[in-house]
Amino acid sequence: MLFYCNGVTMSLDQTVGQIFSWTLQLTSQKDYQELTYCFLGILAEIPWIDNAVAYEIYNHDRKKPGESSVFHERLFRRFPVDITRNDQDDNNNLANLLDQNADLNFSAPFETGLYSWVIFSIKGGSGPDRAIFLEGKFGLDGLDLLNNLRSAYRNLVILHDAKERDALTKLPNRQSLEARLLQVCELYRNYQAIDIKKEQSSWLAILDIDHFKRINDNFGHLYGDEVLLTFSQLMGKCFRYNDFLFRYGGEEFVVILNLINQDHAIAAFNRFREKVAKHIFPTVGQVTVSIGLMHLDSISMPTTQLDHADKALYHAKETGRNKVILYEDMHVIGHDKKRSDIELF
Ligand SMILES: Nc1nc2c(ncn2[C@@H]2O[C@H](COP(=O)(O)OP(=O)(O)OP(=O)(O)O)[C@@H](O)[C@H]2O)c(=O)[nH]1
Repeated sequence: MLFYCNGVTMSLDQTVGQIFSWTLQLTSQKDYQELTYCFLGILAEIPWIDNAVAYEIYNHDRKKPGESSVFHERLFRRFPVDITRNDQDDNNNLANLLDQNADLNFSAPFETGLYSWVIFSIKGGSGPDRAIFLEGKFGLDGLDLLNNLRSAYRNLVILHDAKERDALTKLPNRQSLEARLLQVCELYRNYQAIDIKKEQSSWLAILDIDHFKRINDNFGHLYGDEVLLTFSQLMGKCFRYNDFLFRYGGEEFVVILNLINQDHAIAAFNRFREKVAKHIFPTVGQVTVSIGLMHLDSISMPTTQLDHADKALYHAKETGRNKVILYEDMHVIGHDKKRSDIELF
């Protein structure tokens, strides 16, 4: 039996065999990043697709400078994340084209009945919604084929989200952190354009809620969990969408702050620290956070970088909590202590 797909005649066996082989390829990928690279690679092999780009979608409430009212904005982060890229054009273009309530958006058809672009929405995982933007020439039969592929990809995204994200806060978990750290360092190695002399650098911070054990002991684990959830939401509001947030474990979180100089990085973490201290957590009341941060160089291993941020955090705890300490400053004041006697989670 023959199947006519976007001007290409294929046997039905060939089509079924091809989908089976693609699905097998998708299933064998080890994480969300690899899965999405593989999916884009498969789409690039399809003759009537000229261009395929994947996006993560973030919904943000933001205040305009000098105004008190909050407005809602939708931001599209292109895959793979490239912190040196300005996604503004993509953001404007997609915001106009995408109706997020529809699984499938497409252009007005040409006279031939073919469409020039299609956007598939991927929803339902514990991570952000995603969109796959395709340009080319699409007929209805081609869309059917793509819809089958979309379903396979969507199910796998949901499975990877469940594995790579924390169930309570939905933030990427510790497992995803190392891969992301390697990626950011790689970027600084490859892009000569970035001023690695700390003018436009990335910063790794470990954020640890102070005396969290007392919260659990005094109010119970359910309230402890609510504090963790609210804390993660405050992080989402305070940091920019091109920064990377993680739940590192227990009451510890990690932030990678991108493209920012040292003074602004310290100011951003202090702003967050103050925001937490001012927030009234239901029943629990006031909560504070200690933060240790380090400059992300492009040569150290992730374990070393985490160790340095951890030492700065330990110093913040040791010297009174509710403060931000920069690892690089500790050398100046002669504090590079081993942190062997403290359990963080
Ligand atoms: N509710 C809740 N508690 C957790 C979770 N993960 C870890 N914890 C608790 O977090 C507490 C962390 O306590 P400690 O490591 O002693 O630290 P701390 O009390 O925050 O003290 P400092 O970090 O020194 O300010 C422990 O009691 C853990 O049981 C979680 O997912 N939910």
